Amino acid sequence: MSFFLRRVASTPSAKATLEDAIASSPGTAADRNNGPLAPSALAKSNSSIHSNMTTSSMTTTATDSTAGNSSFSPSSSPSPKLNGGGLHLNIPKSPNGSALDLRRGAFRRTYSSNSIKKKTVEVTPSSFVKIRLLGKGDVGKVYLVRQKDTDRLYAMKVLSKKEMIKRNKIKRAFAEQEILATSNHPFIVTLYHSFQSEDYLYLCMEYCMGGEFFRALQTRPGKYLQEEDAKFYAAEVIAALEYLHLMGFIYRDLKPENILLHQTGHIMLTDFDLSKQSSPAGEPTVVKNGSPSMPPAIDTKSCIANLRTNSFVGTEEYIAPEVIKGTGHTSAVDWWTLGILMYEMLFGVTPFKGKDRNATFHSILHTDVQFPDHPGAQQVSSLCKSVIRKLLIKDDQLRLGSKAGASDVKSHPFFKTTNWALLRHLPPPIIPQPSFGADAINFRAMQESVSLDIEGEELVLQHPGAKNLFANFSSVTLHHDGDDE
Ligand SMILES: Nc1ncnc2c1ncn2[C@@H]1O[C@H](COP(=O)(O)OP(=O)(O)OP(=O)(O)O)[C@@H](O)[C@H]1O
Repeated sequence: MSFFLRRVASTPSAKATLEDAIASSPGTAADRNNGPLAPSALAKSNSSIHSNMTTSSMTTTATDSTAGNSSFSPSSSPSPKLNGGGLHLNIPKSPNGSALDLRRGAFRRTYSSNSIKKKTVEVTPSSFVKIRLLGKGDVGKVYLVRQKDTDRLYAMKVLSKKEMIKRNKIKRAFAEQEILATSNHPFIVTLYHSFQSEDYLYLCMEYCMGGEFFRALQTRPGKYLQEEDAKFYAAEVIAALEYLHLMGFIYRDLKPENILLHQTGHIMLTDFDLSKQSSPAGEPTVVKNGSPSMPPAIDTKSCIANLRTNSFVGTEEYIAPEVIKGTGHTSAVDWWTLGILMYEMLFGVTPFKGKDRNATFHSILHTDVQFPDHPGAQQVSSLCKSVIRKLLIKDDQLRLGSKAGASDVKSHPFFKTTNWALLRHLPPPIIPQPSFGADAINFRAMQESVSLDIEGEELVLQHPGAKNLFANFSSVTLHHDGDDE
């Protein structure tokens, strides 16, 4: 049994799960997490996760078992360029070298369902050189790496099999691989290779040079965004959620820490290990809009209509009421978390945060959202308050998005001015300055620099047949149309 509620720390380096919170004494958890889990919540947390472990027949085990000790070596002078899929060394410069040129290069890819080609994996750990640590999760680490033969930069997530076994997180890794390998969307991080060695699983992803949106938010004056800027990011998140729902996935872990900034400034959702797949995904249907001037929209709710799950997952301040109650939850949890995210983007705090976890949960269940009115607090429009209130309706059957999914949310008057079709071509409010890896912004300060030291001990396979647990992990290389242009 394990607990699936994760906590998020406001301090740079701390990011862990509630398992850690429970194991450690109250008070060690940072800002968003105080005190022990409510007994009712603990009871709920015992419900298990049932991620689908859909796998590919193309399974290969990489031969390098040292997981980076020798395969990844330090590189002191990356000189990147942008081109197609990975962040490439030697930037093709335009006459004025403008950011717009970088944006164009980054969106040459084709985002259609048949534009991904899955092949037997073409790389091993020794194909990459490690540049630096980008982030840490509880079962692995994410490194900035350079592929030796192409000089392209990638973000490499390295997951320890031993930790996954210990923390019962194998299904989550499979779920994440499955979602990343199937997704092809401009606002969802791209997977290029997945493979394994004796001790580790590797996910080689597009490197998001802008780092965490959470960090970018922290650097804004007052730690919040203007309404129009928040609307921009909300719209991109809605587009990504719409796509995930269409594919039959509920994301379940939306929060600023899981939104990365692409070098163009557009968002990229990452970290899909809490996502849940409907099996099989339902067929999307068409909803007619009230206004004859509006084109018909897709009902994404129908794609996941049959998916109701009881797992107690999420992040404390973002968790939806129905998850706390354990009455089963649907894709409506993603619309709840969008409401919390919009509030946090606008006011720099989440709406239901209490003095400890029980108080937060109590507030999530029973308190109506309040908007700050103290002097100096950002004032937002009534349409903005309206959309947040509707996303934060406690009853998931009445919540905005519960009828036809994303199209309900997109047709709220707050988004009337949003040009949905052109989102990825609009200039984002924050454009990361090209820093090309070595000094990338918005990443937590990492002490560790060069050695890929995934806490050294050898994998202890106490679990009978433990080696076979990972046999079905898909080792593939994914080619996307337009990547190599
Ligand atoms: N594609 C990427 N580009 C740049 N940085 C990334 C990328 N993917 C992850 N990171 C960095 O690594 C951190 C950890 O990544 P992620 O949350 O996916 O790991 P995890 O092991 O799943 O963590 P968790 O325990 O939260 O599930 C991120 O917060 C981010 O800072």
